[in-house]
Amino acid sequence: MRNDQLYYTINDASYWYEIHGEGTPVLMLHGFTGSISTWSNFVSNWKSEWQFIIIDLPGHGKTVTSTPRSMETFCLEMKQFLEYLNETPVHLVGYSMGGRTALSLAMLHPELIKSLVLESASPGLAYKDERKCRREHDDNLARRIMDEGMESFIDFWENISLFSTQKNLPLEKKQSVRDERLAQSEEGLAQSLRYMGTGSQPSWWKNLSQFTKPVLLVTGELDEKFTEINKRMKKQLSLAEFVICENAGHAIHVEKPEIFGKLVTEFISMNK
Ligand SMILES: C=C(O[C@H]1C=C[C@H](C(=O)CCC(=O)O)[C@@H](C(=O)O)[C@@H]1O)C(=O)O
Repeated sequence: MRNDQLYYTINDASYWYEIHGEGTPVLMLHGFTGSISTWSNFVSNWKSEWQFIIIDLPGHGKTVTSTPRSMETFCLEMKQFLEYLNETPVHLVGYSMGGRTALSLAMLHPELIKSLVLESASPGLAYKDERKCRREHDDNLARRIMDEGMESFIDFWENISLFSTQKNLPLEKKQSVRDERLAQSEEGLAQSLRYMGTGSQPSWWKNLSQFTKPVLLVTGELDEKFTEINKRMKKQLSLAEFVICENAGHAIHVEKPEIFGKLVTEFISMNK
């Protein structure tokens, strides 16, 4: 049973990653304010069947980059990382920002991907003016983080409407999500928003229909915004499976971990 915890250093970046389990490799990418810890329960439940490769994205966890990472640069470095591990092709699972990143990796380097699971993700923003507006929004948010500090930002962030369904979670689970967010750095989150944010990445809307690998789209029924985005994605990804989880919000892996685990493992098992 493999259990590595290491840095992968490339250019001026040191990516912290863990590998747990044996068998077919599954690369898992967390969301904004998250880290490797996002997947702890999922990995411990399923590592007997799969080899999970989990990594801290730029600006998060223990990963350190001397200069900011664009989505394209990060994806190129992930290509080199997976080739270094000699673990290609991989099943790729991404949540929210990690889903945008997983989709970018799949669009830019499809040869690396065996299958793709996108939890509450988007392909970016289709129009130039949308992206410009979102970059300004995310730059303001980044400035707020630097001006007000982590506790103030996380107080704000965990109360945005997108996460309203998490208020019904048991206190212990809410605290665990909050602690993971608070463990991030102001500089890291600000950099993530400014360089890998929704408005900074390329739009993949026009590329989706050319993607031929198996795709599972997952959203929460109570997350209307991302469910609508994924309904549009499904029209482009005609062969994709699209599951809308009942009575769940944005973070299905937090709110419905058993359902999420079953969905993902059954999907990647069918596409081994
Ligand atoms: C609030 C919006 O955008 C953010 C929502 C989700 C993304 C994310 O990764 C959140 C993960 C979490 O906090 O649990 C994040 C991103 O993709 O970078 C977005 O900034 C929105 O309404 O679009």
